[in-house]
Amino acid sequence: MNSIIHTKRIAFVGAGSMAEAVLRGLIERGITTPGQVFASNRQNEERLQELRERYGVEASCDPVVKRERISSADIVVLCMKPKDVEASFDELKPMLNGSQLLVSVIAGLTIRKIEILLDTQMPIVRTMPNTSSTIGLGATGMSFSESVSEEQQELATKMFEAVGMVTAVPEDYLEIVTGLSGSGPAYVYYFMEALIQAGIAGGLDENEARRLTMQTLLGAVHMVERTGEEPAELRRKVTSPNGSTLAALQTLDRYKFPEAVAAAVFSSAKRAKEMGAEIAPHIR
Ligand SMILES: NC(=O)C1=CN([C@@H]2O[C@H](COP(=O)(O)OP(=O)(O)OC[C@H]3O[C@@H](n4cnc5c(N)ncnc54)[C@H](OP(=O)(O)O)[C@@H]3O)[C@@H](O)[C@H]2O)C=CC1
Ligand SMILES: O=C(O)[C@@H]1CCC=N1
Repeated sequence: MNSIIHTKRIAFVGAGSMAEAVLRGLIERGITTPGQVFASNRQNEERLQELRERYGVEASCDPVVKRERISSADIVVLCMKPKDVEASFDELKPMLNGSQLLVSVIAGLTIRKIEILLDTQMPIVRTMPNTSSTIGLGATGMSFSESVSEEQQELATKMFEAVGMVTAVPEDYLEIVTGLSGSGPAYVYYFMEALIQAGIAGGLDENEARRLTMQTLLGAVHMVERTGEEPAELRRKVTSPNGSTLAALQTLDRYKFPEAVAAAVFSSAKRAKEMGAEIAPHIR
């Protein structure tokens, strides 16, 4: 068990997919115990029951319990949607203090805005994780407010390394991280859906098409990892002169595949910035 984290009490504010991804990763990898974790939401008791049953954590939306658990937590993780930030922060403000570490996973919300909205100079770690944290294979970009100490940087890094890889970036780059790896799993699933559908359209049964698709992606990712070769070089090795792969790649180019992917990444980044700007728009 990791010595820096295992004594810390962690309170999640927001109990949706991202909170579950991180808390599940932390618990299943033995980085923290269920007893150290508290999860809360606005009102969805059924969802809290689900988290209690699945992970053995304490979970409540009772205002008195919330106040007690959040104000006594060492790490408070903000996991609500951007649209719910303002209402949630109003409730949260009196529960926070300078000895806690605040971690945000909220897309687009800047450290400066968090400081202004919560009227605090407490240490803040702004992150952009992804849902693969659920199985310990997340990719998280992270930036720190000026008041985050080296020890707290290490703590936050360890927390997210427990659920995957972490890269620290200047805050301005967190939007592009959102476009690449935050939203990225969705593009990969979309690509998988398209491959499966193409296989089915070509006559394969769904299960076969699904298994072939999964193994193809898994194999390709491991090839990049294990051979250390660039994706472009590995692509060339699949592509025989005048062969079937070349025909396929030319078709993808006709549909402007690389441009489409780049445009998707930048659209996500742009939208993340907009979502941040839409939160308390009077603050610039
Ligand atoms: N999903 C993803 O892949 C990623 C998401 N993110 C970020 O994570 C954040 C959460 O996203 P996600 O988990 O998908 O969202 P979900 O909709 O799954 O969960 C949002 C949670 O916030 C809770 N909530 C809403 N209002 C309040 C409030 N006032 N006080 C306490 N809790 C509240 C909701 O509770 P209730 O149900 O009771 O309303 C719900 O549990 C977003 O800001 C998103 O930008 C970042 C990286 C990746
Ligand atoms: O779609 C969203 O807004 C969030 C941020 C990154 C992934 N999901």
